[in-house]
Amino acid sequence: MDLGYFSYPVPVNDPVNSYAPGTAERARLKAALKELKGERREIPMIIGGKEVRTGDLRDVRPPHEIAHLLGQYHHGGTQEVQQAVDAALAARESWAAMSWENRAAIFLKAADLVATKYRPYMNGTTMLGQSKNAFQAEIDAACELVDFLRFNVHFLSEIYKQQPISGPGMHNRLEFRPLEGFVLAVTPFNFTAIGGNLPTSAAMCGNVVVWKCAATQVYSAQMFMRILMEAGLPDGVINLVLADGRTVGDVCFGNPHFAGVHFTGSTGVFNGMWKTVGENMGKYRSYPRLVGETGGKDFVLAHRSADVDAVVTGLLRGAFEYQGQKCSAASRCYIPSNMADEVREKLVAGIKAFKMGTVEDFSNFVNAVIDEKSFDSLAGYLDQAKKDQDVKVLVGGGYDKSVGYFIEPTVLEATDPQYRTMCEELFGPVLTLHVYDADRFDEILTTVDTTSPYALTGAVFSQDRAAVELATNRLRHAAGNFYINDKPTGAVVGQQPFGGARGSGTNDKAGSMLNLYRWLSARTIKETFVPPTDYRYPFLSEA
Ligand SMILES: NC(=O)c1ccc[n+]([C@@H]2O[C@H](COP(=O)([O-])OP(=O)(O)OC[C@H]3O[C@@H](n4cnc5c(N)ncnc54)[C@H](O)[C@@H]3O)[C@@H](O)[C@H]2O)c1
Ligand SMILES: N[C@@H](CCC=O)C(=O)O
Repeated sequence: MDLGYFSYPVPVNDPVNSYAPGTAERARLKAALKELKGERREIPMIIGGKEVRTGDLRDVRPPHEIAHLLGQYHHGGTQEVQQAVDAALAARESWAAMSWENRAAIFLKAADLVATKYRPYMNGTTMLGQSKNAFQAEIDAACELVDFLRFNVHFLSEIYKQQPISGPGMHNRLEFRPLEGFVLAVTPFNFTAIGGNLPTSAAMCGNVVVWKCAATQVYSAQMFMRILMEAGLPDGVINLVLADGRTVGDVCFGNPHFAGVHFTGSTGVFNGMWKTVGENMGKYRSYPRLVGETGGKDFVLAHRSADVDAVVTGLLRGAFEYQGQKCSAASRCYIPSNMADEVREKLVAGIKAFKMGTVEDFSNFVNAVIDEKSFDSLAGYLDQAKKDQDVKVLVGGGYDKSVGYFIEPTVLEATDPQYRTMCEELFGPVLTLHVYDADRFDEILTTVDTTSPYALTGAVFSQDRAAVELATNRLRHAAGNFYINDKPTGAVVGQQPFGGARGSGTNDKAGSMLNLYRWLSARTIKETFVPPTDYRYPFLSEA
């Protein structure tokens, strides 16, 4: 029953805590890390609001300290995924019927729980499970997650207000219905906030969801799932399954009630999903919504007029924060010949000053990469680079997995701008630099635009306005998030809606209204107050 039009003010971004020595937040976070390390958490799936255990236990270990066991999760199979689909469909009607005010209150409460009571635990599980330092965890598992929840409530309220005009004698309206079926959310390891956003943005719109998180993000995902339940999310609205991607795909994409997938991860996996759904067309009740934010090969392009210190800082942070495991991370850079020596020297000095190690030592800027598969792949690229003629290791190049999956922050210099590490997504702390003739800016713009199949993020550094304008125009389709004199990472919800096109995804801009439209199916209703009772046009009666 609606007894008023309720409004939601524009939220402000959740403030970032500093965790500086002596602060209360630092003490709380350290205590949470100690508590989490002292327990062995048993992690069930959550299906239909119930804890589901299979006894098929998989270890959860910090990537930077693989000898330590944080806990074990129950791995599911076809039966549990099917159970999750059934639980979602059973919850569908009552969830879609709940008023917006009450749906919104659940997500706003979850945001407050993350921002306050559970902040150290969302950060702590992210730090330990995904090897993120305190600052990187804070901007992800606390601030960005809170922002997604609060801003999406605001955006959806704005969408609900968008109504058509009505001519005389009628009332026209738009209902923003949820999709007819269930949504599958498949989430990546690298951002706890993305893990939280993909299922909740669809659920907020009145949809029911099967959520499959990455095996390497289970530890923080279960923490958020518990928070959603404490916030009052009804049973079955979001069902967390801990199963292989293929098993989840086979069950969900084969179901006639499959209504859409909200995916973030690699381009190859999303392409596979699209193909499977295509092959299944005819099976589904509606055309499924396919939303996928995928890989990147993000660039930094310096113009001859750029401020060298700004370029170097943009590279140090943009390429190496969270070990380069951001889809937005700078991984190829184009440096003009007039400043190449100075950039090399400052970049190498900056990297040599990084400290690498565990997340519990807050002075470490760099931690471990996510798992052995990623470690081995990165080590392979580094070994190859050491052998190749037209590439030089400027700094780093080492690796060691005896204690954790540590890859040294590395800068390669390639004379060939098409060298493989200038084109392929590596997803680790490896930056490749190419020096171009400072007088040939126009040519390098073409190279930047055509080198990789991706178009996610990119940055241009220049103090010359004409060069900024030229780059902005020529690189229009090379990046969905384009930065001028800033690093290409760190988009903030409500400020820089995030996503890219080409091989980087469907560009449905997470953290914006555009994304929410994908989880809604509008119904137009026209009501005529005094319907006509004679079919004849007035001129017919003249005859
Ligand atoms: N564009 C963006 O907004 C964005 C954001 C974060 C990460 N990413 C991308 O994600 C990748 C890194 O994350 P990742 O390693 O977790 O990606 P991934 O593609 O390996 O895994 C993503 C999710 O898909 C699941 N999955 C894997 N194979 C599957 C299959 N055959 N069927 C169904 N599901 C399957 C995984 O278990 C995981 O939950 C990088 O390519 C990065 O660029 C993109
Ligand atoms: N939104 C994040 C990237 C998410 C992908 O990994 C950023 O802008 O750095």
